Amino acid sequence: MPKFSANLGFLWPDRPLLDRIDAAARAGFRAIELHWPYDVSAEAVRERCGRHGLLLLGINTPLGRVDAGEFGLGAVPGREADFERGFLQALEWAEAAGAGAIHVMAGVVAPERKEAGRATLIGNLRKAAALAPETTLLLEGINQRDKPGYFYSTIAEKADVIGQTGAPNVRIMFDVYHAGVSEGDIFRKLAAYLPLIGHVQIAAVPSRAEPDEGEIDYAHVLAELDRLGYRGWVGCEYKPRAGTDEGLAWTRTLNVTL
Ligand SMILES: O=C(O)C(=O)[C@H](O)CO
Ligand SMILES: [Mg+2]
Repeated sequence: MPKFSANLGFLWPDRPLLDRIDAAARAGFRAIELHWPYDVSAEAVRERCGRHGLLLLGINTPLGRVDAGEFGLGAVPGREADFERGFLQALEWAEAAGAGAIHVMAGVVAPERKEAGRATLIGNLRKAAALAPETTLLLEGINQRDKPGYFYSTIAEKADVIGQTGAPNVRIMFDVYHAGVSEGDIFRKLAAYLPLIGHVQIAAVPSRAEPDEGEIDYAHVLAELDRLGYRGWVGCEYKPRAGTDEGLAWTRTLNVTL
């Protein structure tokens, strides 16, 4: 059975971040991952994780100008300097908090700028990977229904960018929810891209709720990850239908030990 981490961007949304860390530990998780924790001190997060013996896996790069529709800057032509500033902020926070991975958000790019966006992303990633050789940089596709215009939605596009970047510390964040909404054929893609996968995330399709409903049978997905020999973490990045603690009943349904 894979190891599970609590995504505290979505779980226990009713309380402040440090209390969410306590809740994750109480629920039995051994690791957590965050989205954009920048308004909380990295040292406080490190201390709270240490208190519970929790591993902090990763965070996301800053989004940029959210009011202008930005959702990351990695592939946005003309914003390279802002991307680098944001990446360095993420790296500094991650190192101070003890996180080993940074999800480099590609961002929203107009279709006619797609080629320029690809070159921008590859250039930005080469620099970022060299600046942070000890950190895993994760690339995630986001489905077009949730984020129209996001730079990529398929696993193949990320693998292609990783190949072009040529850095050993850039890996795929295989979010089964986004892959399910965007393209399906999950088992074949897990097998094909396994050597490039640095992290997996799960949520029901199409609801993005607990992974015990909808069109993806997560008992089979988790068994397949085992069968393939995946040794990384599986992030529980779902939006609880109601209370997060009650929602963890899915672990019993699926025979999962946190
Ligand atoms: O939305 C997701 O799936 C993520 O993993 C990002 O971290 C936030 O967009
Ligand atoms: Mg995700």
